[in-house]
Amino acid sequence: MIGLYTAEEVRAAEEPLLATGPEGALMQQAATGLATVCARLLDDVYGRRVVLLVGTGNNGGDALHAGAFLARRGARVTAVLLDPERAHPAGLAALRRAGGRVGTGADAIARADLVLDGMLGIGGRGGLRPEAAELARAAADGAGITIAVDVPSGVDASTGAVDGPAFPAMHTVTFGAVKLGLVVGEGRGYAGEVHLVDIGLGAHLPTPSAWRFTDADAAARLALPAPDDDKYSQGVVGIVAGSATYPGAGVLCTGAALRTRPGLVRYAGTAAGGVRAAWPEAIVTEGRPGDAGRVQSWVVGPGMGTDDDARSVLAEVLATDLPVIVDADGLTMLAEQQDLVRARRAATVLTPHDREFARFGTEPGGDRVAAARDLAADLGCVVLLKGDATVVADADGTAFVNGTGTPWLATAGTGDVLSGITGALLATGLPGVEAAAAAAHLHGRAGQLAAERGPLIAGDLVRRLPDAIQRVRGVPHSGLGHWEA
Ligand SMILES: NC(=O)C1=CN([C@@H]2O[C@H](COP(=O)(O)OP(=O)(O)OC[C@H]3O[C@@H](n4cnc5c(N)ncnc54)[C@H](O)[C@@H]3O)[C@@H](O)[C@H]2O)[C@@H](O)CC1
Ligand SMILES: [K+]
Repeated sequence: MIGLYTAEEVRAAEEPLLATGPEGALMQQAATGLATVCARLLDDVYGRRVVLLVGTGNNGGDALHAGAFLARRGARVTAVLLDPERAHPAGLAALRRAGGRVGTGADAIARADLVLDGMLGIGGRGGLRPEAAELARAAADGAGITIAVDVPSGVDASTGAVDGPAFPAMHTVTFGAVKLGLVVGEGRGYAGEVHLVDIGLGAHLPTPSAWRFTDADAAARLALPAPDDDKYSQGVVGIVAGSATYPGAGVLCTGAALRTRPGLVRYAGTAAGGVRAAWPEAIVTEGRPGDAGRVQSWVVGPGMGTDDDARSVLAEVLATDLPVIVDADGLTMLAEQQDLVRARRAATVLTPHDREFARFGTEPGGDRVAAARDLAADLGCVVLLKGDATVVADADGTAFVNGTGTPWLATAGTGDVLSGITGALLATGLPGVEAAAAAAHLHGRAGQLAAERGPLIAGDLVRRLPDAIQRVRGVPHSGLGHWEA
């Protein structure tokens, strides 16, 4: 798992190194790593125009030292100082010695091959002031590569919240540990590709605030069939989704559960005809959940409607002592009867998008990890808050931020697929928070595979799930695309 840290956690880890190491050593390490990434992205450094946006803190110091490095390699480096009296003295001296100069704003940015944002780092508080906002805008309008030092200025490094304008980075070179704000919420959109530079914080870092799954983490949670397994011992999922008028959600959800490979999938509900036609492998009843036969987990909600029948079916499922994942219409009803969750002892996973989340009382706001954590703690369940980077939080505060996916996933029915995957993983006996995090990871990978062939529809996710599972497990498969870890 990859640890994700707040600014405070990183600061605390830096302290012992700053106290014992030679003055400026940590910054030299950071700036060298930063300059190395810049040089790689520029390809040829000689003669290239580099503009440094320099604030008053150590973040500006990093930018100035990296600028000095690039100037020594022949780049034409101009530093734009937000407050000339307070720019990092050693960094500024190093830049001048290397032949860099101090200049002014927008014109230089328009001509730059690379703009380095050293305005605010983890010491930044609140939004960008007007002059800084103006420079960020000029960088966005320019043709040069934009690189943020440690964190894009204007982004809260700990939460990903953005208050007003922020620096639009194509790349962020971050030091010592991946900051939470680079991978979640609005911050993720400003950070671009994140590069981590090791500055030796390792042993000093605390347990991180949140985690990100790797492929190996997801694979470790996919139980493979053993020789002595039968269809019942591998997990049996029950699905309550879709309706006679709208069978689609039932079909997608059931298909996703089947393709995630539990031993058996049962369906109970009014979309029975459509589900039976699409998936002869499923065991289907028109009746109530209690008529479906034994299961080890339930998926309830997608497309089931919100009438009185639906309400009583939801209550019946939540009254069992089995793990349950609730989505869509199920969430709409649950928001009005939250005690149905609080009363449960078995795992409950709620998978709201922002509007569904808000029905439980508060908008997610800028700090999405905190929002998911708070609702999970309040209800005593797992909350999977969907988004560009989906957040999964447990009642005890354990949190995951998903790192897979593609904007193409923003299409009808993809949520039904996520529900089916989550239900299948719950049926194998995984703790709710791990089932949800692994499901989000797998769903994103299936989306990436499907998107390689162009615009995707939800059914493509179901079709590509077996490939995604094999790829996550590291099983070579010719003809599948390539993705970064
Ligand atoms: N501590 C260290 O030795 C190291 C620090 N590093 C760098 O240093 C950064 C942290 O440095 P700092 O603690 O100096 O903090 P910053 O460089 O983030 O900036 C703090 C300065 O900006 C001002 N400021 C805060 N919010 C502002 C706003 N909205 N508008 C205008 N000014 C604002 C503060 O008054 C302060 O002067 C890291 O992000 C990283 O880039 C790295 O070089 C690694 C080593
Ligand atoms: K910055």
